[in-house]
Amino acid sequence: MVEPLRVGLAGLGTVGIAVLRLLERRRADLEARCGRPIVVSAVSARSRGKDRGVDLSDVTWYDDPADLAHDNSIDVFVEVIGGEDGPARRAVEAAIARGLPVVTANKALLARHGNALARAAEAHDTGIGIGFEAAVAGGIPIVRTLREALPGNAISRVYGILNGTCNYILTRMEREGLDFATCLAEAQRLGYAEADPTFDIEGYDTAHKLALLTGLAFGTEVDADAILIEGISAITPEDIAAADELGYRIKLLGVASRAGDGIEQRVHPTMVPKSSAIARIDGVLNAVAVDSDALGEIVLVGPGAGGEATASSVIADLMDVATGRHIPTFGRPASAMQPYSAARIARHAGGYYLRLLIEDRPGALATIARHMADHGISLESIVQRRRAPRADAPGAAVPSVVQPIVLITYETTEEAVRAAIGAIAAESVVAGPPKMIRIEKLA
Ligand SMILES: NC(=O)C1=CN([C@@H]2O[C@H](COP(=O)(O)OP(=O)(O)OC[C@H]3O[C@@H](n4cnc5c(N)ncnc54)[C@H](OP(=O)(O)O)[C@@H]3O)[C@@H](O)[C@H]2O)C=CC1
Ligand SMILES: N[C@@H](CCO)C(=O)O
Repeated sequence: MVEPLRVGLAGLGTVGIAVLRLLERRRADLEARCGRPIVVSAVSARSRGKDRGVDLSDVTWYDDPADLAHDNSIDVFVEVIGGEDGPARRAVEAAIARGLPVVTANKALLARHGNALARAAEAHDTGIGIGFEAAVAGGIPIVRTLREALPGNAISRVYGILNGTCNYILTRMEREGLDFATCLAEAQRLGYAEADPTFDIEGYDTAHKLALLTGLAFGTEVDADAILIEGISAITPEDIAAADELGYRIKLLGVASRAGDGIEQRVHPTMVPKSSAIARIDGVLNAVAVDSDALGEIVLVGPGAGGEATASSVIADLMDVATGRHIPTFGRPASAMQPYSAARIARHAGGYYLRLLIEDRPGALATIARHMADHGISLESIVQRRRAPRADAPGAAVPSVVQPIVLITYETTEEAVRAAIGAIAAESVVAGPPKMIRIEKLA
């Protein structure tokens, strides 16, 4: 009789329940592929009494996921709880300390502690890495693509739409004119958002995933603290409309690239040309593009969030464990990862979108243009939008009028743009802080 692979499943929320259901639905084929049944034999979650719509009568229940990690009958520990510390970290550390293989969907945990956890896991005789396909871009198999399919390539850039919640919000705001809060509530209802959706909309979730992609792509230690992070909460319908008029769409991108003698990691709302592949990725879909010397650019597209999509990736990692495939966590031994060396973000070169409210009087536009020229910035286009009554001057004897101006720059540096914005913001003709969105050069 063939021994089954006994899974200890910590977390029975959106992802955990989907893992249970998918393992059941795909049971026969999975067994045929790996030569043994894969069964969930023990679980952990907070509320034992909660109706989860699945039969848990045959599995052992643990209130504490660390106790589950100590269960001698399990062969692999799956963590789908979430959070960079707390119960998820304690349980994963306990499983690794015992030499148990670990599969996790928890990018926050790995972005913060991935280097140490990988070293600890690989220090065992078995040298087993941590499976984390589900932690980056949901159902897209980008981790195994970088880890196993591309070692023949020197990678120069990896970038993409890495957060389903943000892409879903931006798509619906653009297509249906819905407000931000309505779209976010719907993403939460659909199970896409993190327990604390601030992680999604302020860019931290994308940053966690980008940090892992950087480690995989460049063989450097994971360093989430080195990432420039801006979220989408300040994006307005006016920005989306202006981008559309100028031939762009706004996407939250994570970008890691070689620059000078270091690596640049950025997460921010980005203007992407409508003609680019990435501009056509809508809703909860994610896309990850990899630029390399031998292959050129490849783009992987698929659902970036949601129970089933994520469970698909968890099961791919479980198959590795069931068949005894031992792959280091980041595609090379943890001890061989190079220290991360950050490129100076001030030297980042690219185009920029600026939106300003300026007073409608002679010389105002010339003042803006002068500051741009003073900082060596050439303008590709200037769009003067319709006049709007000035909101900050109620009751003025002669109401002043402000008008939105949108500028698109040719390639310049972050340093130059920030300095120009500082000088422009100090001018009395400018009402409110200028809005800046970076433009990514894409094929
Ligand atoms: N949802 C998605 O689309 C995706 C999620 N992920 C990641 O997967 C992980 C899980 O996400 P998701 O399923 O959405 O999260 P949920 O919030 O839906 O589920 C979390 C689960 O963890 C359990 N849990 C929380 N705290 C404890 C604790 N102290 N002890 C034991 N169990 C606990 C909860 O128990 P209870 O049910 O009793 O409250 C719940 O079952 C996260 O790391 C997330 O980032 C990755 C890709 C996609
Ligand atoms: N909250 C995440 C889940 C997938 O990692 C997202 O929206 O992409």
